Amino acid sequence: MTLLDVKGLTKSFGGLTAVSDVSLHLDDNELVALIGPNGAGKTTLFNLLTGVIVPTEGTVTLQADSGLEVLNKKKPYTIAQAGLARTFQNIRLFKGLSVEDNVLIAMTSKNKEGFFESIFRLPSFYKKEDELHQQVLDLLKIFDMQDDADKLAKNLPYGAQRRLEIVRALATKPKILFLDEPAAGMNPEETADLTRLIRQIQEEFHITILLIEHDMSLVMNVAERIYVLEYGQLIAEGTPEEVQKDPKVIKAYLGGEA
Ligand SMILES: Nc1ncnc2c1ncn2[C@@H]1O[C@H](COP(=O)(O)OP(=O)(O)OP(=O)(O)O)[C@@H](O)[C@H]1O
Repeated sequence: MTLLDVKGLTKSFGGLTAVSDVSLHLDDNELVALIGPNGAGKTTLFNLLTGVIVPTEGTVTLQADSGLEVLNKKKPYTIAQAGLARTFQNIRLFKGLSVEDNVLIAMTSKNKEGFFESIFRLPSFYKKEDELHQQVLDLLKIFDMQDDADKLAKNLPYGAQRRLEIVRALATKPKILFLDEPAAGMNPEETADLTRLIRQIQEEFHITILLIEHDMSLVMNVAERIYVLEYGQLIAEGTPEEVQKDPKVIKAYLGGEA
């Protein structure tokens, strides 16, 4: 079933069309990669899908529990509420907070209720606090980070900080997880760990993942389907095997003849 349907998405910055008439779909529980040379428009497309920027044209429709929900022109907060979570190219943790608090903030970001309970410190507040604490620890445990719960985010090694970003995005219980270059800056060992982690997320959470990544071994290892962008336009779509053989893709990456 199609979960996210994107039609004719376009974004112009002045004279530059960074994303041009892109149509794509993400199905239930699939792992899709978005690749393309530097400046192809991948991050702009992510920013459009998650409401960070507003499209010049086009529609983004989510199959929500309540029916079809049009997401373009909605605010990032509303889009996150609808079930789209993301990580960024550059780590954006609350570096001065503990690992547990980073996850807790994400977990509670969807709940507006509990305001009075927390202000007046009602017994139900403490009960909820205990439950949330346990939920955070359970989530950290899945990613082998339970022993890091009290550490400050900034004191984690680089690979673990990236992992925490993913855990934090998962804490919002998304339907779709967007990962923007999760392996950027990682050493080969950290990248191998990340590859395992991405597979594990799919198995445990049964969600859809869209991944931007330059590390081709990671992409070819985990993606079921790949979209290729060049100069803002989709030039290919298919399985890793199909895309690797596609003359347009080879030309885009190597600059050779199509
Ligand atoms: N806010 C902006 N204003 C003007 N131009 C922009 C803006 N954001 C992106 N661009 C331009 O849009 C094009 C696509 O950029 P984008 O960052 O989406 O590419 P990318 O595929 O993610 O690149 P990379 O792989 O290097 O991260 C680039 O030419 C970029 O300079």
